Amino acid sequence: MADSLKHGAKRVVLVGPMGAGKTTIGRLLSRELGFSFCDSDSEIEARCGADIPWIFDVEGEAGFRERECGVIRDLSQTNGIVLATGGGAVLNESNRAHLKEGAQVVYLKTSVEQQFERTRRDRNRPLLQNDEPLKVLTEIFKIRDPLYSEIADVVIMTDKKNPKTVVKQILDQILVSN
Ligand SMILES: Nc1ncnc2c1ncn2[C@@H]1O[C@H](COP(=O)(O)OP(=O)(O)O)[C@@H](O)[C@H]1O
Ligand SMILES: O=C(O)C1=C[C@@H](OP(=O)(O)O)[C@@H](O)[C@H](O)C1
Ligand SMILES: [Mg+2]
Repeated sequence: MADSLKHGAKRVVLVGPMGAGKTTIGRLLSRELGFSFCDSDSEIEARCGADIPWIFDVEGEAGFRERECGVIRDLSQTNGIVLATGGGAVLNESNRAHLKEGAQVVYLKTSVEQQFERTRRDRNRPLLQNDEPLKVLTEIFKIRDPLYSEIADVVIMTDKKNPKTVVKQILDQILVSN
């Protein structure tokens, strides 16, 4: 199936902010493509033997980012996968280069309001466990939106679209049409 991706790409990488749906859409998309699904956050947790809130607590964001770099480097060499990244993976320049290499990169673009709605009940995102998550999402978006755009081959707006629709729109754009 990898041969059917545009530009001979060997994997699909999903980038975008917290709540864009990278984990949810990535899993569904992998099934459609017959690819394995990888999520960089789950891989970090598996390697560390602890969850992300624990890693942030004990090692700080810097410790988490270091672990993230190792995982991104390794998974960017794995073929036949859909890789859902964490929202901050694009901050690091070598991560951006690794993610782009041999991949179709899909930016799941999402308004800050929609990000907020999709993340407000979840306690597993340390950066949003404060009094002003909407403000944090807004500030983060300003910094990261250009970085997502920089490496994206395809940009899909996800607001008010159900996951199935998003997956279909991604497939329409990443596959070579015969
Ligand atoms: N297109 C969508 N429509 C409705 N709900 C969605 C959509 N994408 C994701 N969600 C929901 O939003 C929440 C966050 O999604 P998730 O996949 O964890 O995002 P990310 O990995 O980008 O942070 C989950 O509860 C998920 O079910
Ligand atoms: O945006 C970020 O910096 C983060 C996003 C999270 O992943 P999701 O984007 O899948 O929520 C996770 O990697 C961590 O909490 C940090
Ligand atoms: Mg995720």
